[in-house]
Amino acid sequence: MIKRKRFGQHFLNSNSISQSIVSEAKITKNDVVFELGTGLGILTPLLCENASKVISVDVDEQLTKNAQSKFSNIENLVLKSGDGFKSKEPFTIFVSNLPYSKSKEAIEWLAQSSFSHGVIMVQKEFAEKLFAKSSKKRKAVSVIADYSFEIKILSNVGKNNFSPPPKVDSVILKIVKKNVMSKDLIHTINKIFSYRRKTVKNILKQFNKESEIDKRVDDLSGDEIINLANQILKK
Ligand SMILES: C[S@@+](CC[C@H](N)C(=O)[O-])C[C@H]1O[C@@H](n2cnc3c(N)ncnc32)[C@H](O)[C@@H]1O
Repeated sequence: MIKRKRFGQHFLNSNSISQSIVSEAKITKNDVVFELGTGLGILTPLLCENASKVISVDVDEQLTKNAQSKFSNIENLVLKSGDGFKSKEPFTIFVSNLPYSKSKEAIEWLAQSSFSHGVIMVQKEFAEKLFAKSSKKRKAVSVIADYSFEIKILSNVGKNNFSPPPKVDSVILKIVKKNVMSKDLIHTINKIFSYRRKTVKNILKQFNKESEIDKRVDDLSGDEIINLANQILKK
């Protein structure tokens, strides 16, 4: 099979890691599971064992077709081809070995979605970014993730558990939904980070709003950044 690099196609080859991802997802008969990136389907049938329904989407049509013939006997499975981040299907649990180039997009999409919890695999460096509290390492996505989810590291996963092996190590995270964010709030937080050297006063001036706060973005807490974004958005 040709690896399509732009789709982040590094397929998990470990049955024990797959089992532990699915068991950490704590799926019950009331759950609708959304899997982003069917790939070769190492997780897909396991997700179906306890769920009411599993929706598994892959952007690569060939992979979806292969999965459709391989799993044609699984009644609670819906396989679709397309961009998973465009899906509007409701779900309660999200599970994905994310295509790493799409990790930020995934967090922003999940921040806007309403669901219970999820298990995601991300690149180790991206996970560090999500937990970054120090001003230099902290990015817009760190603030968005911190506001949206309770995040816990479940385990580290080495490169050799994938075929072909990627250049980076991975981390499995459990995310529990705290708050749903609007697209506008996410956009505004990203905008604030593009002005990270400016003071609150100067940022608000650009939006025709006043403030006496001289602190720079890097010196604000996550909550203060959310407040600033809400202030910018306020009509
Ligand atoms: C890291 S692989 C994981 C595949 C499989 N779940 C596994 O664990 O081996 C990521 C998968 O996501 C798919 N993908 C990439 N971008 C996507 C998108 N926007 N929507 C849905 N699937 C996508 C890729 O084609 C690839 O199959």
